[in-house]
Amino acid sequence: MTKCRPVFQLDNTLVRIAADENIPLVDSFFSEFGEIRRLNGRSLTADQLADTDILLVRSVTAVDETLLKGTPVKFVGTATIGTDHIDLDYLQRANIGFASAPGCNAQAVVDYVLSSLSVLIDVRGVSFADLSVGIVGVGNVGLCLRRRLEEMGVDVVATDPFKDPAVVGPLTSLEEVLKADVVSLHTPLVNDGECPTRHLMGAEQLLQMKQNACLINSSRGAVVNNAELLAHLRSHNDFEAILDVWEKEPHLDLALMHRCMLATPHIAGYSLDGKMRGTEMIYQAVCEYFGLPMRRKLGQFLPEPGIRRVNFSDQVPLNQALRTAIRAAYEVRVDDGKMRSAMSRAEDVKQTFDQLRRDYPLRRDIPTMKVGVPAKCVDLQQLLASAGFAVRTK
Ligand SMILES: NC(=O)C1=CN([C@@H]2O[C@H](COP(=O)(O)OP(=O)(O)OC[C@H]3O[C@@H](n4cnc5c(N)ncnc54)[C@H](O)[C@@H]3O)[C@@H](O)[C@H]2O)C=CC1
Ligand SMILES: O=C(O)C(=O)[C@H](O)COP(=O)(O)O
Repeated sequence: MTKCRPVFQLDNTLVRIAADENIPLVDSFFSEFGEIRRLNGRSLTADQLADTDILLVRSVTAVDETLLKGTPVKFVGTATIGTDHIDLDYLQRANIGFASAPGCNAQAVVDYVLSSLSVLIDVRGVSFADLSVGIVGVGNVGLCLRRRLEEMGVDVVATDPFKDPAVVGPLTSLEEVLKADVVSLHTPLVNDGECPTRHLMGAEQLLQMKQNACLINSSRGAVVNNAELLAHLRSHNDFEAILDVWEKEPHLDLALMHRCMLATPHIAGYSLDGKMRGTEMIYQAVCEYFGLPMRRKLGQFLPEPGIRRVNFSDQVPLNQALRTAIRAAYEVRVDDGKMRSAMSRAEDVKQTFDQLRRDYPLRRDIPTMKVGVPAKCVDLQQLLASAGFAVRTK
């Protein structure tokens, strides 16, 4: 095992960092604090942490007593929104500091849902305003999605047992939400307590949905009972599923993948902006925890977006412009196609799943994309702004 050379000393405590190799900008943010070891998060072991003070992970590392007991780790940061891979009770008991990155890639997930909905409306020959969308979980992702869709003229219903309607807008029961044309899941994965979400969607809930409804899951795979979803899809030809997350990932049920309208390898949150924001958030948390100066800012490192501007004429119909802008920002069908193609050749499904994620060409968030609209097309300006685009009049 390579030992990392501690070069930073604070109150006689050496700060040594081990980080998942898939966290971007770790060197840019953390290098002044010490040498950094980059490790494979999926196969991380306690032995590899024998000389680590700060551990930086992503969602693929189970951080618990087995991994940390007997190591000198004093702080764990996960550059993700979800925290279901972390045993928070153990960290508290062991007096180990912790930070996640709430909301870091919420915009990317919203963009994924918008792109997926734009494919669905193409397939069904309808427009956004013809759809009703039910949102389960109105946190950072669900609330941003709700606001975007409502401003785009979509009829939205939402449920969340822990939120105040005065803050997030009207809420209703899960049963009511299941009556929508599309149901999009945005809860954390919770195994126990008052409102567990493991298998929140199973055969019973799927039967409450419309025969031709569409279920979108970009939360965690196990929020949906995947076996019961596949059975439902097999017995309901008009029912559609759009899945980014899978119950046993990186293992993938290929039969389920084949029956999905869109299937992607847990990349809904994979924008450059979202991933880099995640790194910045755990950097800020480390600085606060150890009383270190915060010298780095995300703006120093974010490049200009590749597509800088898409222009529309005054001839283009509103819905077509909206769909074109969304798909120019993010085309979910490309990711779907890559996964199907890679899986058709895969010798090892798990390895292929991880490889697709590791080699993912990070996209940019919709708000980084400028759209040019004629000054007189006020409706189009409003519609594109409501979807999050940076509208410029020309
Ligand atoms: N596919 C991907 O790449 C990504 C997936 N995620 C997943 O999305 C989840 C949601 O993200 P955020 O909105 O940022 O989290 P958040 O914590 O801001 O919001 C989650 C919301 O779900 C609500 N909730 C909890 N239990 C519920 C239940 N039984 N029914 C309805 N609502 C319930 C909570 O009250 C909260 O408002 C994350 O926990 C993560 O697992 C997040 C980022 C990327
Ligand atoms: O932030 C979250 O929560 C996510 O689901 C991440 O986008 C997952 O990315 P990895 O941590 O698995 O790379």
